[in-house]
Amino acid sequence: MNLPAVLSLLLVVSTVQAFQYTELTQFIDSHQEEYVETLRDWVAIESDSSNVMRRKDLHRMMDVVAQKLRLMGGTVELVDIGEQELPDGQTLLLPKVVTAQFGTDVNKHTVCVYGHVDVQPAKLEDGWATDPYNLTDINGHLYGRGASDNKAPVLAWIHAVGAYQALNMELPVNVKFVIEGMEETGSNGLDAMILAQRDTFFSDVDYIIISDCGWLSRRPALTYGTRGNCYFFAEVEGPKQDLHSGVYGGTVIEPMTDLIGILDTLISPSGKILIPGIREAVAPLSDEEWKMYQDIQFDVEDYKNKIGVSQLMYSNKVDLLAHRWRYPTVTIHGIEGAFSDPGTKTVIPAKVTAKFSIRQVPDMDPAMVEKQVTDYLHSVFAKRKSPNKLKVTMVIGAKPWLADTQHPLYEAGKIAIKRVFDMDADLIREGGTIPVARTFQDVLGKSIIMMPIGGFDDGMHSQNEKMSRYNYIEGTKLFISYLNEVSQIQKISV
Ligand SMILES: C[C@H](N)C(=O)N[C@@H](Cc1c[nH]cn1)C(=O)O
Repeated sequence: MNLPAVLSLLLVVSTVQAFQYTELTQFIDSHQEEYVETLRDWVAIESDSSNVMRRKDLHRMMDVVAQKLRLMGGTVELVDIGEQELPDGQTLLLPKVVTAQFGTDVNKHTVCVYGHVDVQPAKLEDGWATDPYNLTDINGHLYGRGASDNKAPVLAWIHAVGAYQALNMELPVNVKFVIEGMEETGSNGLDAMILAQRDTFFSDVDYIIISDCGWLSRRPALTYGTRGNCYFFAEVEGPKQDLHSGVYGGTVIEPMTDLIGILDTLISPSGKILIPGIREAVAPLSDEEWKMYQDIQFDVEDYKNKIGVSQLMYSNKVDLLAHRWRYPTVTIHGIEGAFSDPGTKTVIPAKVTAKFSIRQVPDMDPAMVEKQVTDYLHSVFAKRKSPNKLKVTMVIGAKPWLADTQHPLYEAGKIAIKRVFDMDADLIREGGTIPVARTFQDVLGKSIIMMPIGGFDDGMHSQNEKMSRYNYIEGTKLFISYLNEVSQIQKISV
């Protein structure tokens, strides 16, 4: 039979058993405390990927994930992804990537759940009300670094698979996991690993599912786009060591003054990016998008109050959503080498390094942005006629991602959300970045859905990050339901 010429529809036999939703959700409800305890154990591991002093914890975190999946009977691998080069030239082992597989039935779809278990830095002194690494339940909110981003969602997927197993129910689809430990620093080493395993681990994967983002409001959501991120270091180096500002101030051209001067040329007070070429690359907002944003329920006053500001950059909903999701922005994150402790040290820092990033949207290209930013900063710096040295480096270059919401994965998501929450799903975009999303799309050619369970007010990356018990537990039920819905998608073979 001339198969390539024939388009045939194969009806996938979804499950041998009928979907026993009630039994599964009762199981989840009755195991709630156990799930919270596991999250507590995971949050207790300070798996901060940006702090080299915490690398041991990160390795331990990956071992814990692998062991959890092994105990459930998965086929588990800890994949070595090599080393990371640090700015001082030293190298450090990257945390291994955990891959796991549950089920190998060729008559079923295979989904691959991606998640990460590294976290952003957090210290009690940053202004946390509780110890960031001791999961604390206050009125049904589970506070702890990484609780929402992304440990509870990863666990919720694991619990979903575990519930089917515990009740001796056949999984409606084969489930694979890819869990990494470097997402927060740009997913170092992961692209290469995906490319290397394209024809092995990923060869039978039909769909990728990611739950590393949050809802827009109290309504459950499906996410169809993320911004990318270009992260830069701009270093200005002057005298050979720090100097007394009373003794030398007024005679030395200070690196910090140079640095602040050039940083101030990146973006105007009203949010206009001043780097030539950046705004020109942005795809214009279509009428269809405008209408979608207009129809989304989103309370601007609530948003303002939640983040504690008296005024926002834009006051209407459409402008706000557009600038949160699909326009670029510049953020200055910090300056290494600058005096930042309490007290009044009177020093001229000899070398300062600014950290800033530019969120990417279609049709921006990180390679182009790297050149635009580097050329621009050097030209601005040259005008200062400073004897100091400027070095600009792009350390992360992650592309934006956009999905087709007409794909059956999204229809399946809407049905699962309706079943669990009795609400219609919001279709939203995410202003943050999931660096690997575009790799899954470009390298594997797979369709991706993002199914967040994080709350709109979870405070990811901030002080007092939390995950509500409600979202954690109902989110687990959502994943159970979603696996069943995905099994109903018809397979088209050519
Ligand atoms: C959306 C996701 N939970 C997240 O927070 N991702 C990080 C990834 C990143 C980007 N640049 C460096 N890391 C983010 O958006 O900041």
